[in-house]
Amino acid sequence: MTSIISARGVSKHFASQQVLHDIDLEVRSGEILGLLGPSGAGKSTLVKQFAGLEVPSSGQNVVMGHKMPSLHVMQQIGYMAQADALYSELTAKENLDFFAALYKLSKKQRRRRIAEVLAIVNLQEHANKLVSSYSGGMKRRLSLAAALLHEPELLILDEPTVGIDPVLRKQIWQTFHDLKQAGKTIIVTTHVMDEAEKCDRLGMIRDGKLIALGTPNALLQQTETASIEEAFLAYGGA
Ligand SMILES: Nc1ncnc2c1ncn2[C@@H]1O[C@H](COP(=O)(O)OP(=O)(O)OP(=O)(O)O)[C@@H](O)[C@H]1O
Repeated sequence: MTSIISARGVSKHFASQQVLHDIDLEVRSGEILGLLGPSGAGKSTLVKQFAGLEVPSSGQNVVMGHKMPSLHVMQQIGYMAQADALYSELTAKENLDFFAALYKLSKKQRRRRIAEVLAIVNLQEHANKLVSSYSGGMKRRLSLAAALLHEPELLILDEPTVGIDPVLRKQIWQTFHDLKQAGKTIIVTTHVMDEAEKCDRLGMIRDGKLIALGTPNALLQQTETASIEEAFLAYGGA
């Protein structure tokens, strides 16, 4: 399988703090890769680099054959940040219209895609409400919808299901699997163990280091543990 992302010797310092240590990682085209690790482990810093929003202090990230940051590649990525970047004084539909314009979708495409992504995240009935009236989970779903608008090949989702109830979380994971079936590649950061199990492969990150990488099953077998949580601990992810 071909790689869509190659991180090669990626390190990152913020002032004297080193938050990423020599990360080597290949993300395979068409997979759902989970990045699991505790708060502050460096997950967001790494995926921001993949999305072209941060640069490494040393090493490099090659995405779709281009060294990041590349504007051309960034247009083919759907990135959902950890903090929702939405306009609360606008409605959901107006927000999506704004992002669709940024992605330069034609008027016709815009109308079609906005309806489609609203359906995917199950917000059709709330499309004309102000985002200021939205719950945290609704805002997450709208952010996901915005990341899907331009039908990107690669989705980079930073804790996409935070604040979302289990029923809807299940639906959203179904959406991820549907997108995968359609050939998309998805990177998801999480610290929820049961989500980690739903990924094709899992990278475990602690203190800026990739301490393990493999299918959830392989990680369980290697550590002779019965849960991802125990496996994480066995790899030294205290
Ligand atoms: N722009 C920045 N300037 C300084 N320090 C930063 C910056 N961005 C991140 N950090 C630090 O880098 C470390 C890793 O942060 P990061 O957000 O990547 O972790 P994370 O694994 O995504 O955690 P969380 O799940 O809480 O977001 C933290 O100690 C954080 O304070």
